[in-house]
Amino acid sequence: MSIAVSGITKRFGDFVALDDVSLEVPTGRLTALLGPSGGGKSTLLRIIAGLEFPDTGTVEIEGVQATWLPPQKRSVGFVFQHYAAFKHMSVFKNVAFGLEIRRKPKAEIRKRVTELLELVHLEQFADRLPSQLSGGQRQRMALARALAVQPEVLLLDEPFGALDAQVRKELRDWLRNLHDEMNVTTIFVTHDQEEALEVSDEIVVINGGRIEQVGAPADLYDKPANDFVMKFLGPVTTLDGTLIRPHDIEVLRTPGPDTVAATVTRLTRVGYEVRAELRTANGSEPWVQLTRGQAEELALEPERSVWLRTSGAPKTLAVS
Ligand SMILES: Nc1ncnc2c1ncn2[C@@H]1O[C@H](COP(=O)(O)OP(=O)(O)OP(=O)(O)O)[C@@H](O)[C@H]1O
Repeated sequence: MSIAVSGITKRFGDFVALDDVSLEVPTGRLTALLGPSGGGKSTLLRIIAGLEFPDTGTVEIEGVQATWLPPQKRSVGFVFQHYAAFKHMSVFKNVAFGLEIRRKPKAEIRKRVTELLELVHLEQFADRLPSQLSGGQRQRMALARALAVQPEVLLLDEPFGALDAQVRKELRDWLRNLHDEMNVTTIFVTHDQEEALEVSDEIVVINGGRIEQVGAPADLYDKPANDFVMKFLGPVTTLDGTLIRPHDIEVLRTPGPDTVAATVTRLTRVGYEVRAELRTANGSEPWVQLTRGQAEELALEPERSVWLRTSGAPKTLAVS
């Protein structure tokens, strides 16, 4: 077990940012802390990093009681969204910084920094200043710097948050590959469910200072523990009081066992997908996600009568 967080509570004044949170992160995993803004993700990460201390509870890192240790004694590396590079230092010097303050021999520093710059694909930019890099390159430099001191745990707080969608996507794939190569236990904070589903081995859903669910991406998507997790991880709609994913409703031209009669009210094409809005006899107004081919085969058009059936899919009873 790499990180064991146990019974952590953190208050800011009267506000409870974390409420009795316990979590175990196995060695070598890539774990996402996922949840809405203000839910407590960063606070938990900062407590693991040693940048913040809990009111109650403990943090163990690789079997060492770390709750009250300062960050530099925890064998953690971290990268934040707005990474503060040393502006006057070259990329090489920025990455070498942690090794230099640890007074490592010059030859060792040169070797390690060269390896790291290759790893993050910045070898040709070693002599540039951070201001001469793109945002994505700067975040890769930040990761190289965090990895330089060979941390046992890497903590990333929305590391790609400030970048545009295309670069984010590239860095996500890159982080996944890097992790597979290095196997450093990594925890990253994100509020982007697609990012968490795509990159991580395990997702911890955090909301209102509490953990809602922990599991592999597919488990969370297919077997959400509650409405909150289901809504947060993907699109949902309501069919006769049941919360369901819109791609898990089948549309049929004829009635059959367990079908519900409905009328098409509106069709919207979004790229390759067609969204059909419907109204059932009970007044329920679900929407269904179809491919263009399916919509054409069914000859869907407004006012058409169809029948709906839920395919063996995740659903929870809607609260409202
Ligand atoms: N130093 C602080 N003083 C007072 N309140 C704080 C402090 N740090 C965090 N909070 C509050 O604690 C709550 C949790 O904040 P936190 O940053 O952990 O959330 P988050 O899930 O990471 O959100 P985001 O995605 O917006 O960063 C928020 O309501 C925040 O305002």
